[in-house]
Amino acid sequence: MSQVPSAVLSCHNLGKSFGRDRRRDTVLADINLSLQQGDFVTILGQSGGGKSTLLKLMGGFLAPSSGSVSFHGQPLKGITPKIGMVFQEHSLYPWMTVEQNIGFGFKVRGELPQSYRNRVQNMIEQVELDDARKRYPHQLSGGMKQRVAIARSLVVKPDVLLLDEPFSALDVQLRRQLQAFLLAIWRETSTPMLLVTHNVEEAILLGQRLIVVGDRPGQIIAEVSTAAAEFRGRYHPKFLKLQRHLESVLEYNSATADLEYHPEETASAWQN
Ligand SMILES: Nc1ncnc2c1ncn2[C@@H]1O[C@H](COP(=O)(O)OP(=O)(O)OP(=O)(O)O)[C@@H](O)[C@H]1O
Repeated sequence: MSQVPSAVLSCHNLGKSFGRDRRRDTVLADINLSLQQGDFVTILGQSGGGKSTLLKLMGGFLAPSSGSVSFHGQPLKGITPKIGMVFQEHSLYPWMTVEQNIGFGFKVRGELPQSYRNRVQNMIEQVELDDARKRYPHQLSGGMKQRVAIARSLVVKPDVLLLDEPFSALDVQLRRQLQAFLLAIWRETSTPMLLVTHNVEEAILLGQRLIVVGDRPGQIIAEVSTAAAEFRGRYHPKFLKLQRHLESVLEYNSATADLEYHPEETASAWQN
């Protein structure tokens, strides 16, 4: 699965330890995954299990202790604007307005404002922040800030977008609105997305493919397709069944924790 030629971003036997004791300090081990054009993959794991570390490795923010990360088939050597990243807590520049924050990626590349003004304006409209374009981050709600952060990453047309618990600081209502917003953007742009979350419902709802990373060391312990229409409705029986199954997988750190779960019963739904 890792060496898919058309993969935009992939990793092969990826591992990370933060100390000298390999056994005790290994956070991630032997992770293989690949992201292709149009993919939306969600990574589900316990808090502290290594999800952010995985995303930082995939984004070139951290160097692997073992294995490798490839971007368009070449070894990833560090951060690149072609890999967009949205963090858990909005990381906007407080002294910049909404439009300045969104245009920042062009500015650091040395582009003149007149060359990117329209692209920024279009993006502001897409994320429905037209009335707030001159406002500063402290004048925005949490949901608006996260929309600015997503817009800022997308406006430079990254080849892939990595999202680290982007909605976890928001209340349920806002979280649901932004989930729908992110899905709409993904459908419109086909930008491959890799989103990590500890929220089971979010992981099923958003992705086309769901990967569970187990605890210490973090390894892939389960993988399911969530592309079928049933998984877009949070009250569908198949959705609820998968949700319960994944909750036991997380709790017991084992793919076979839920003895009542029989994937073949839902196989037809998963093959879409
Ligand atoms: N730079 C670092 N140095 C040492 N240990 C680190 C470093 N970064 C992360 N860790 C450790 O790696 C483990 C995984 O951290 P990580 O932030 O990846 O988990 P997470 O699954 O994203 O957690 P959460 O859901 O709570 O954000 C933790 O035990 C953390 O203490």
